[in-house]
Parts: sequence; structure tokens; C-alpha cells
Amino acid sequence: MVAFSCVRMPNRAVLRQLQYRHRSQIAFAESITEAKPYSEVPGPKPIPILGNTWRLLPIIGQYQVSDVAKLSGIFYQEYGKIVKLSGLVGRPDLLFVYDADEIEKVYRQEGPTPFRPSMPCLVKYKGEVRKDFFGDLPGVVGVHGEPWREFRTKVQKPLLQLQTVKKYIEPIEEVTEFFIQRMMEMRDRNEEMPDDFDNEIHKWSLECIGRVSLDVRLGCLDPNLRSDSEPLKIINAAKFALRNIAILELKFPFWRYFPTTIWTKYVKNMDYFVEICMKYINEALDRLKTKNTTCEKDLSLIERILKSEPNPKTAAILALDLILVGIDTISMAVCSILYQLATRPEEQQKLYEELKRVLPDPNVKLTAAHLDEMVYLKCFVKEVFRVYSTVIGNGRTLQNDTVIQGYHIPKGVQVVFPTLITGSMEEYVSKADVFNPERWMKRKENEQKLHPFASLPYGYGARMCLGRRFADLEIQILLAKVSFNASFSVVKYYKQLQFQLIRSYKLEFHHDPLEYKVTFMYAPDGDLKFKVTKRND
Ligand code: HEM
Repeated sequence: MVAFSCVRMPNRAVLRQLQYRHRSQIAFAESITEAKPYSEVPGPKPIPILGNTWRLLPIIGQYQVSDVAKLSGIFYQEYGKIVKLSGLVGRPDLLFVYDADEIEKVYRQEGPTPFRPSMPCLVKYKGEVRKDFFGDLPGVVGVHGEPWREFRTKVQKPLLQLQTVKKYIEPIEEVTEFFIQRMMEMRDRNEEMPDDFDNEIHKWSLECIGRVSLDVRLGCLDPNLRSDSEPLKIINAAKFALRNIAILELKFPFWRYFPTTIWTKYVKNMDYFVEICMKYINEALDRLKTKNTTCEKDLSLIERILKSEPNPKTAAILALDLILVGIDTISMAVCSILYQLATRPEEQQKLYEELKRVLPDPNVKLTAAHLDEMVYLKCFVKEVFRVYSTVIGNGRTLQNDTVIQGYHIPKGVQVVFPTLITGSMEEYVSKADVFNPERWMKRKENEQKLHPFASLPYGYGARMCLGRRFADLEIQILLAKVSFNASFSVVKYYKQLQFQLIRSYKLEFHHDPLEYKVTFMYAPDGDLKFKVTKRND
């Protein structure tokens, strides 16, 4: 009797859940037995020995790595919603899936340690070349399974918790207002930005990430930076590391077998990163020792991590990962967003009207409440991401067999979600070819189609972008009003000035339209010679 009363009977909700799981397991077993074999998935046929890799080789190949965005569109047109690219030398098959429902299914089934098939070269660097430094907890980028989960759990709270992230409005605002001032100084006789304006955007983004992830003012926005200065070396190292991944990984991976020139340069770059990150983290550690505050809210991101993780390597590895993937992504996203604003006067006017309404007095400091009110701004950014997704796709390595589009897909296949294509499919987004930021505003049910898995610029689930809150904040602050704050020492000469980008200046582009291209990110290819003129109203 006693034993019986100790056994807790499952309640109805638990029973329903168990029944649901049981039913879906049966449905899955049935669907997998009925599914067509993997070998029948359509796609370009591999040739003996060279497989499909030859298609990306110079001269004989059909495609350039930089054509990846086009390639993904061509695959969809030629083969349909599921396409297999097999026979890639030294790597598993790629399976392109152009079905938002199936993408949702794969994401939802991914379990606690999702496997994003990225950067084998970084895996080799962290796991073999510099195992001495990275050890058993090598970070999040290019790391999988339990080590990934353990590291991410240690660091994600201060990076993703809205309350904590809001603390970074002020430092990002300081950097941004100085950047906008630099923009004004950089204008030529025609009030246009210089040819290499994208480089200036990279400097701004590194300065922002440096403030947050290394607790340091790197001085990237100094107008007299030398080419061998630390900030420029970091930017070049980050660009090199990301932009050569496609070349290292999609072309013949000779580097796996012997140290090619490009691999040797890659390792040198990464070593430089490790050295820089450790230098600043050690400085932060020294500062923390003398800081007499125990109050969590007064601590910077790095100080929080150092406090909970006594080994400074955790903070250094986190900083390395953030800088590595954070600089180019946010910079190219901003290039794209500014280009879209400059070439869409109607939308720019709407944004300007919103900024005037939310900030009638341009002298007040920007707060989280202001940002919350800037609905059109956020919708504009989402629409740019939908149509010109900076990261053209995401992916997962399947950890179990599954059925996609009626085919039995074996464990280990790398599924690619081509966000750039699915975000513009009429089936998932009403009037997909119209650029319409308002589509993201709260809508009545069924008014417009907008499949939640068609456009996911930051990915989804437990492995979603770790820097997305910062990225959003940086973009919003750049586009919104930024008022001067005299505490940023380099700007002491501009004490009385107010700097606002869209609120005070008009952005135009008077050159041939730019095409979008993939370097690693998807962004306009060419000189961003924006004309920036003062508004009179
Ligand atoms: C607009 C800019 C950005 C875009 C579009 C973007 C997009 C993405 C995407 C699609 C992923 C993969 C997510 C998944 O697998 O589900 C990702 C991962 C990641 N992103 Fe971003 N990102 C941006 C900016 C940043 C910034 C500024 C940082 C750093 C401050 C950052 C840090 C990371 C990290 C560390 C990961 C790996 C997360 C993990 O594997 O656990 N990102 N990002």
C-alpha cells in the first residue's frame, strides 16, 4: 500500500505528451519505410574521382565560390525543393532544402546540441594546431557536442539577456556618434563618402565589439591609422579568416593533407587573434583585481565572465569567437542596410518621420525605451534581411535519419537552408517581390503570408546567433539618433555638436546600381559612395 502511494501517476498533460511522442514515432517509422531512397534525391551528378568539386575549380569549373548565392537559386530552378550536391572531395554531401515547413521540422528536431556544419578549418586549428591553448572547451564557433553546450551555457546569459544587453547602449552610442562625425569629415567635394567606405564601417564595428568583448577602446576610428596599426591588423585578420573559408572548404581541401600557402596564412592570422585577445583579457583581469565593486550590474561583459570563470582563457576564447564572426557579419549587414536606405527615398522618409516623432528633441540621450518605439526602423532592417539576407543560408548536420520531402535522408548529411531564396518565395511570403517593411508590423491573422521559417537571418534554436542582440543594437543605434557624449576622449573637440544620421542627414546614391555578391557575406559589391547631405527641416 505504502509503495503504491509513492508511485506518482502521470497527469493528463504528461500522458498526452507521451501519446503524442509515441504517435509521431510511429508516423516517423511509417514515413521512413515509405520514403524514397536517398540515392534518388535530384541534383548535379558527380563525375568519377573529381565528384562535384570540379564544378568549383578554376577554369574547368562551372561556378565561382563567389557565385554561391546564384548557385543556390539555380539549383532550386533546375531541380526543385530538394537538391543534393554529392561527391564533394573531403566533405559530406550538401542537401539544399527550399521548403520552409521542412526547414522548421529539421530545426525543431535538432536536440540539445545542434550541429552546424561550419568551418572544418577552424575545427582543425582549435582542435589540433592549437590544442595547447583551446583545450577541452574551445568556444562555440566550429565546436560541437557537449564541449559546445558547456561553453555556450557559461557565456550566453550576459550576451543574450535583454536587460544586460541594454547596458551596452551607451558605449555603442559613444562609438557610433564618433563614427558619424568621422563620416561628415570624410565627405569629398560632392558630399560623398570615399571609395573604401566599407572599410570605415569595419572599423566602427570592430570598435563596438572591442568595447563589449575586450573592454577596450581600440582606437579604430582614429583618422590617422597606420596600415600596420593594431586595429587594421585585427580587421584584416578577421576578414581573411572568414573570407577564405569558402575557398578552403569548398574547393579541393589540400590543406587537410599538407600545409598549403593559404592554410599557413590562415594559421598565422588565427595565432595573431589569440595573442591579441589574451593581451586584452589579461589587462581586464588586472583591472578587475583592483576594482572595488561586487555589484554585478556595474561589471562589464568581460568582467562578469572573468568573475564566474576564473580561467581567463574562457573570456579570451569568447572574445576571439565574437570578433571572428562578428566584425564582417555586422559590417556587411550595415553596408547593405545603408545602401538600401540610400536607394529607397520613400522608405528613408518614413524612417526619418519616425525618428522625428520618437525623438522630437534631438538633444536627449538615446534610451532603450526610444529604441522600443522605433518600429518602422526594425521592420525596415527585417525586410532588408528578408530580401538580401547577409548570411545567405544556415545549416545543420543531421544527427539522426529523417524524412525530408518524402526522401529518406541519412544521418550525417549536411542540410543547407538557403534563407536568401526561401525569404523570397511567394509560397511563404505574400507579394514576395515587393520590398515592404510594413509586412513585419503586427498583422491580423491570415492577412498576409509570412512563414516564420522562411527568413531567419540569425538562425534558430539553441545554436542561434550569439551576437544577435548586439547586432540589432548596433544597427538600431547607427540608424537612430545618436547624441554627443563628451566622455569619449578622442572627440573632445566636438563638444557642442549633435550627430544624427538619418534624423539630420539625407543619404543618397548617385552611381550605377550595385550588384549583390557573396564574399562570405551577401552584400553590395562596389564602392559605397553615399552622398550625405544635411536636411533643412
Ligand atoms: C547582422 C549581423 C549578423 C548576422 C546576420 C548573423 C547571423 C548568424 C547566423 C545565421 C548564425 C548561425 C546560427 C544558427 O546556427 O542557428 C550565427 C552564429 C553566430 N554569431 Fe552571428 N550574425 C550577425 C552578427 C553577429 C555579431 C555582431 C556577433 C558577435 C558579437 C555574432 C556572433 C555569432 C556567434 C558567436 C555565432 C555562433 C553561435 C554558436 O554556434 O553557438 N554574430 N550568426
